[in-house]
Amino acid sequence: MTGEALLIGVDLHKSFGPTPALAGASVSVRAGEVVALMGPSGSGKSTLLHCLAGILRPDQGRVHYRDVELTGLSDTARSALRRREFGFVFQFGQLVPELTCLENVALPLRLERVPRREAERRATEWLDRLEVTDVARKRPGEISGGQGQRVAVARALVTNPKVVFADEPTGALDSLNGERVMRLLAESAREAGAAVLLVTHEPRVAAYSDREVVVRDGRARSLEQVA
Ligand SMILES: Nc1ncnc2c1ncn2[C@@H]1O[C@H](COP(=O)(O)OP(=O)(O)OP(=O)(O)O)[C@@H](O)[C@H]1O
Repeated sequence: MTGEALLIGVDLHKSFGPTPALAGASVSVRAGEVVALMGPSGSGKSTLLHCLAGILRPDQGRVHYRDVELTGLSDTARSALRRREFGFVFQFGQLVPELTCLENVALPLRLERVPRREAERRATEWLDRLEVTDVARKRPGEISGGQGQRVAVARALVTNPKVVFADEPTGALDSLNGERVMRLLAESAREAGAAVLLVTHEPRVAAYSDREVVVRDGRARSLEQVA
């Protein structure tokens, strides 16, 4: 094992009413590594990702990001840390339909008050990197699902995050486009030094990760621990 543990979740529990989604899940992510959360439907993968990203607060257990205990922060402080340090890609891109693809990618920088010209310059670089330069002036409704996910990956990486959280980023794509998006996500994140925590059902997508963690009945264990 090399590299510093950047993000650590310890003994996480989370229930939705009577339904236990997490029942003592622990997982850690080192700087720069790509980790795939795998496991059956309903096993708690998305809930685990959302707790580690500080979107959901676990009922029990702690999440540490570097020297900060995420679970101890106020909602406002957690949101600020998320904007500064994390990037997100979801199954259906979740691009803003009224904005062009270029404006969508520039948006996280504009929210951090980066001047428009500089934000659009950086956004253009990321669209180039993700091989979707040609959609810059189009709106999300005018492009394909695969192009949309590549734009979403560009938007997640444009702020130079330390961790990218990706929940089924290829789930709505055919296998060829899915693999292409995953390859670009893994390569771009590695070049940028960002870690990726990804939820996927597909072994071909998980194959781009450095490590797989199996989630079952709300508990997680790393394959390297059981190998
Ligand atoms: N917001 C919610 N409200 C109520 N129950 C929820 C909520 N989110 C998740 N659950 C329940 O928690 C359990 C774990 O769900 P979760 O989405 O984390 O699993 P998953 O492994 O990501 O599933 P899938 O692979 O099908 O997306 C399931 O029983 C689910 O129905």
